[in-house]
Amino acid sequence: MKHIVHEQLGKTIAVLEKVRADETLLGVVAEAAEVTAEAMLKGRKLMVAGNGGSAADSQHLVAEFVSRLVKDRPALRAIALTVDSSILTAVGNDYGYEKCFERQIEALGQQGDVFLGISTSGNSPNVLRALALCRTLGVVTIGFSGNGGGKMAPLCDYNVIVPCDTTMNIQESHLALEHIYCMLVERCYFGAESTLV
Ligand SMILES: O=C(CO)[C@@H](O)[C@H](O)[C@H](O)[C@H](O)COP(=O)(O)O
Ligand SMILES: [Zn+2]
Repeated sequence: MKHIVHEQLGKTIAVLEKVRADETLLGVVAEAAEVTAEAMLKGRKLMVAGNGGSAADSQHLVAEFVSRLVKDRPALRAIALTVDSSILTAVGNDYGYEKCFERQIEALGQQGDVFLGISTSGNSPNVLRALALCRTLGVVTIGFSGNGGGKMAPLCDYNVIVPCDTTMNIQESHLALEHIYCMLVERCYFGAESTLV
């Protein structure tokens, strides 16, 4: 069994190395952070959603914005669309699960906001529908995906596609990139000084 642990960690590291070598991807993460900080500086907000492990990512990332990541600073305006079980069950039950994020964007989304959709396949219908609605509302769209980007690729203004087709490894890279994205937004918003140790 121990050799499997070693082998799997090797896969995690190999995917992260591929991500680090992908200059286009690195540039997109930096641009996505800049546009998010600009939106927040104008009083707009970040909305985040995904399914399963990516729902956990959505909540994790939003917690960094609302609490803090590396800077001791005021709260930043962000919300995860994965946390309200009453909304998720009502919309899922009455309209269909594929509308559970779209409906919340209909309620909350304003022109100039940012939506970050996370899907390792790039094909989850509820994420696709949310991205499509954002396009009509003038909400900036960021996608974190894998598997070549899937169907969400054409719906994303900023497209972070992890070069991998294994869900768990894509998720591991997503988490690393989500932390860096949040760190960069903090830097753009508040400046590079006063970083926590
Ligand atoms: O965490 C994992 C697998 O590592 C699962 O919960 C996974 O997130 C779920 O199967 C999701 O439904 C997958 O959706 P997506 O990433 O393709 O949009
Ligand atoms: Zn998982």
